[in-house]
Amino acid sequence: MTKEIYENPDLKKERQNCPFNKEEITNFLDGGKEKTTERRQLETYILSDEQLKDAVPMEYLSHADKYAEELRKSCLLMHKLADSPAGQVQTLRALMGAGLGSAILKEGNPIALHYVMFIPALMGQGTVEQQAKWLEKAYNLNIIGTYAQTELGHGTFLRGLETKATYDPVTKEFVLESPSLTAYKWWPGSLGKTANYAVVMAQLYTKGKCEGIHPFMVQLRDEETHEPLPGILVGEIGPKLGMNTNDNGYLGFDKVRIPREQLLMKHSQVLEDGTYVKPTNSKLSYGTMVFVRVVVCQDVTVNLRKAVTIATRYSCVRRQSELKPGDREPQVMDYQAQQHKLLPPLAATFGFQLAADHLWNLYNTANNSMEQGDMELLPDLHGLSCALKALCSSEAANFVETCRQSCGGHGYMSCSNFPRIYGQVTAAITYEGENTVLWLQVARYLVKTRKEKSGGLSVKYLIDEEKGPRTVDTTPEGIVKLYRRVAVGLVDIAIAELENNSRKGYAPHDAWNHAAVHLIKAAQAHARLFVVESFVDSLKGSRLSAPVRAILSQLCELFIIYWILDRSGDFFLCANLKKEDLLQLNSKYVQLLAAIRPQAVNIVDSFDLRDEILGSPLGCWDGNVYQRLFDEAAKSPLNQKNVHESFHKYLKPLLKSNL
Ligand SMILES: CCCCC/C=C\C/C=C\C/C=C\C/C=C\C/C=C/C(=O)SCCNC(=O)CCNC(=O)[C@H](O)C(C)(C)COP(=O)(O)OP(=O)(O)OC[C@H]1O[C@@H](n2cnc3c(N)ncnc32)[C@H](O)[C@@H]1OP(=O)(O)O
Ligand SMILES: Cc1cc2nc3c(=O)[nH]c(=O)nc-3n(C[C@H](O)[C@H](O)[C@H](O)COP(=O)(O)OP(=O)(O)OC[C@H]3O[C@@H](n4cnc5c(N)ncnc54)[C@H](O)[C@@H]3O)c2cc1C
Repeated sequence: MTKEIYENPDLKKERQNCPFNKEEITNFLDGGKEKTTERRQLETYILSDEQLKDAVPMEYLSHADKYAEELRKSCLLMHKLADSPAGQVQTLRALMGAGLGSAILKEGNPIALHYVMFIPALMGQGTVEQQAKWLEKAYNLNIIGTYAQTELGHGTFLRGLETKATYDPVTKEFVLESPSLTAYKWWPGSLGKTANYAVVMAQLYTKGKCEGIHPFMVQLRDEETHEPLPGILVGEIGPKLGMNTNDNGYLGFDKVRIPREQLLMKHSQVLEDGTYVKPTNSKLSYGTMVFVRVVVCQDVTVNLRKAVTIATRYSCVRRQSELKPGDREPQVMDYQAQQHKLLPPLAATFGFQLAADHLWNLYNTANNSMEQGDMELLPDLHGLSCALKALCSSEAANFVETCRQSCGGHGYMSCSNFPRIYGQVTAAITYEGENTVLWLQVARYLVKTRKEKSGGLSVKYLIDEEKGPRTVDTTPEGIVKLYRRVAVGLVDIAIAELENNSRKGYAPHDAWNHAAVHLIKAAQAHARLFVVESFVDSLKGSRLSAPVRAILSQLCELFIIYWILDRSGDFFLCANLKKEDLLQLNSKYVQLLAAIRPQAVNIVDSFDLRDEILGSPLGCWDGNVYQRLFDEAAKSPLNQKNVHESFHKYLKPLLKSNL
């Protein structure tokens, strides 16, 4: 006898008569049918392992127990890697990120940094010989590493890092020192308790001269006992807003000696006599950060997909208030206000992914040419990775919070999974370059390009400005032109502000600081243009069935109009937008909300996120929200007895005290 599977009647209705093939969207997002099959096989393989399931929800464990539990599962996952049905790289990517990995390692993977930064640093910064020495050990997990750059006193300003590595030509060693409290490394993930090695960024001194920050391979702990080595002061920094089992740590050095060969020497070298050999580009030692900025764009997008799926399904199950007097309470999704909260982030998930795909392609192309010694693409890669990391993380964090709010009180429960998702996405605003700082890097590139009439592909529009009539065309292609005009216009306003500040007598750095508001706005407009252009162009260039193209085009139009309405001032200022145009866009926007609304559940279904990955009673496929919320409450330790012992200890005496 087959067991009948429950499905909430409202969700069932939402899923009836879907006009497009959901599987086609799934394949589109996965990058092909075969990729979908592989992903599903991998998910079944991992998620069917009973040992990877939690006995109690993580929330009820202590800080130390959470770490131990996540480490247990993380190690088990690594054992499973060898038999994985997908390739090793694909499995690792799935396990380190916000998708499959987050279904098992809910509070953060204690060995994530090993794969996300330590191995990439070795590959990007190590010579062939150095890679031969350490990479195999790293891949085999004989050693576990992290990336230790940020210090207590400095994270952004890398030239201000204090950790010193002084070359001693007599012993052919570097001496590592933390000259002050603020020089302690502070924040590196996995550093607190897990890693026994690190790539440490330190100021390199040789022949009495500081040559700037360089990467050093440093052993931190004994490979057998895991005790810190002499001169190594290491520990964990304590609980955070999220990612609590990433064991972010601190690290100090008290005259720790390492052999010369442990300077990672792919780009610059120190010869035996202490002679320093410069790199071809001084920023090559920043390469590991560029890689992570690129993958973060993909990761926050997956997190946003999870949040939107939870909120959309819940909003179709939840009935509240009265729309028509006397009628049954409507699904909250039928309120236009709710659609305005949820459909823009739903559309954004597609825009962000398509832009992140473009960035990933640029990363690979640029990396290949840099391997051949050609640095031409580096400025464009740096500019675009900063722009997209900053835009995707900040927009996704705002959207995730909106999704949480759209679920009312239940969205505030830990078990809704919104707190965790938010904790992860908002962290990405800060790590790998604080967003404001990255916006200013982007602005620097834009101003330089505009002034010098030279720059990479992503900023070509600042050089070859479009001529022709400045009418407002509200087709998607016309809208892209509006975004372009805004980006050019805001860069020009920022330049005018800089020139104005110079005329006032400001020195260049002061002129820059006093133009920061305009510079950041220009950088954001550039990033938005890139996303909008990627969205429109990718749909034009893809082979999709007519029904799938129709729904994705509606989402695209909705999204690109949403951003205009959100920042109409910029469009009035720079793109010749008139009141009538705005009103026309406004009515188009609400028409699109209504047109997309009936397909919202079908679209999030096509993300194909398993319940374990969503991790929320509000977002499960079956929509059995209330029963699942009750089941979660039953897990609270406070519900294991009718009367808690603290009643007798504290409350009863108070009740009897006749205050
Ligand atoms: C199996 C694979 C793994 C799959 C992974 C899957 C999922 C993972 C997803 C998520 C990750 C999960 C967990 C990880 C969590 C957290 C990890 C976090 C790690 C960290 O945070 S590491 C520390 C990061 N720190 C920073 O980012 C510091 C920010 N600061 C800087 O980058 C720089 O200092 C600065 C702000 C950019 C400025 O540097 P500065 O030296 O002062 O330079 P300027 O004078 O301002 O500029 C000079 C010149 O150089 C150019 N420039 C600057 N940076 C770069 C660069 N990176 N590349 C190229 N060029 C650069 C700049 O443009 C200037 O050029 P000019 O031509 O104008 O002179
Ligand atoms: C979850 C998490 C994980 C991390 N993992 C790692 C890791 O694995 N390894 C590692 O090395 N580091 C790691 N970090 C550290 C992270 O990279 C830094 O916190 C980040 O680069 C910001 O630096 P900061 O903390 O010094 O901030 P600050 O630079 O002190 O920023 C404080 C404020 O000053 C502003 N500000 C700073 N400089 C400027 C400027 N030039 N112009 C305008 N405004 C400015 C910023 O915008 C911000 O508002 C992690 C951080 C977090 C939160």
